[in-house]
Amino acid sequence: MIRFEHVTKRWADGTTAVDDLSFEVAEGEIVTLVGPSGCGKTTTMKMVNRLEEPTSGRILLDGEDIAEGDPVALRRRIGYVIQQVGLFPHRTVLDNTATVPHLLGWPRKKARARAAELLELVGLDPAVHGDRYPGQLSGGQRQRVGVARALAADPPVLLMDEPFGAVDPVVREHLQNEFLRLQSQVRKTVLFVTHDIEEAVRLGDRIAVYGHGRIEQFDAPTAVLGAPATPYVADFVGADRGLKRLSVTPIERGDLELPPVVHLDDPLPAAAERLARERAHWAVVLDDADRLHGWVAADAIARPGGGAGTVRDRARRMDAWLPLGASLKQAFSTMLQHDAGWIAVVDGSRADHFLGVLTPASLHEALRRSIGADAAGSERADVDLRTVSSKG
Ligand SMILES: Nc1ncnc2c1ncn2[C@@H]1O[C@H](COP(=O)(O)OP(=O)(O)OP(=O)(O)O)[C@@H](O)[C@H]1O
Repeated sequence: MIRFEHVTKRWADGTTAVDDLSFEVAEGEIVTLVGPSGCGKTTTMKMVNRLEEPTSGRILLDGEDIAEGDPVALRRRIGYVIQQVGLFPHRTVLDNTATVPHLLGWPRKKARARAAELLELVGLDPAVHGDRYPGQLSGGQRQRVGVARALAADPPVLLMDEPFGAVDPVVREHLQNEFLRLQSQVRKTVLFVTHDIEEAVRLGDRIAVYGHGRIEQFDAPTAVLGAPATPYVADFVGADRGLKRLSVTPIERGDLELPPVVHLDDPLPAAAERLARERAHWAVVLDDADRLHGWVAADAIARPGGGAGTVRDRARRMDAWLPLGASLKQAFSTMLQHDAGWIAVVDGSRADHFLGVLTPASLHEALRRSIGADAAGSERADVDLRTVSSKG
């Protein structure tokens, strides 16, 4: 979709920002460009929408050399999101979002309807936020408007230059998650600049790790973390790269344990017998559609007077749960956040159908799997698993 062929950019003073760059971004793929300040990431991006022109080499969009067409027509096919957002302060959020459709001459009503739809897509309520001015939004909300605006004309390509750089880490992680959810719906071809390796790893289908003006490694996140191509890359991704892999390793079915399961409407004696038979101290409680409700302790069922009634009377709600495919890092952090001895895993694509649980022991196994899967084998010493297992 986007193809760089031997692209070099030299400034008038003779310094080279980008040196003989060749790589390709496939349709619907997110490629993150990551590297230290001044290594040429932004210059690379600006050459795609022709805010800068290469000194040599060419860039193809859908097989066409972008230098041959009209830059304005080119930019209509490309959404651009930058850190400073650049919203018009005296225009409402809705009008800001509708900027490009307006420029394209859409009728006002259609442009505003599209803007409202986009705001909803990025998690803002148009009825609440649409008539506000940018100054009346939080930093995170402004970033969302920036993303909505870039998507308004439905361009196939998105260029994002440190779009979440100006917000605090918690909001940032939230925006990253939202962005991934959004991308699963809109499937744009995305070039994303960041200097944060964690962000690059979380968001990128592939990562380009920049040295000065050159790509040192262009690969999937697990490969960059597991098998850094050069000492420079190893240094850049950090000694704790084994831990960083947790954020790109999804929970899989094979990681899950299956504790005893009872249902809300089960009579208490039957549930008690079930737990006794399995010598379990607790069971997962599901509703009649096999969705997670919570859990119930064996002694809460077995206590005197427990004969009548159903599991519903004794069950407790469970907030520590994740969908299958969430990262091991999320699993670990959910377990810590809820101080939970286990977390439930559900099938997000099947109405949150319960699948099993992760315990500290099974999480430990999953961590081992994530390290064992290394292409070229990272060293086990990179991840201190004992810390995990001693807590379990
Ligand atoms: N218009 C310009 N004229 C001359 N030199 C420039 C110009 N724009 C950028 N540079 C230089 O080109 C190099 C690459 O800059 P670029 O903005 O692409 O880096 P970056 O990796 O995006 O950095 P950052 O993460 O700090 O934004 C830097 O040395 C920068 O000083």
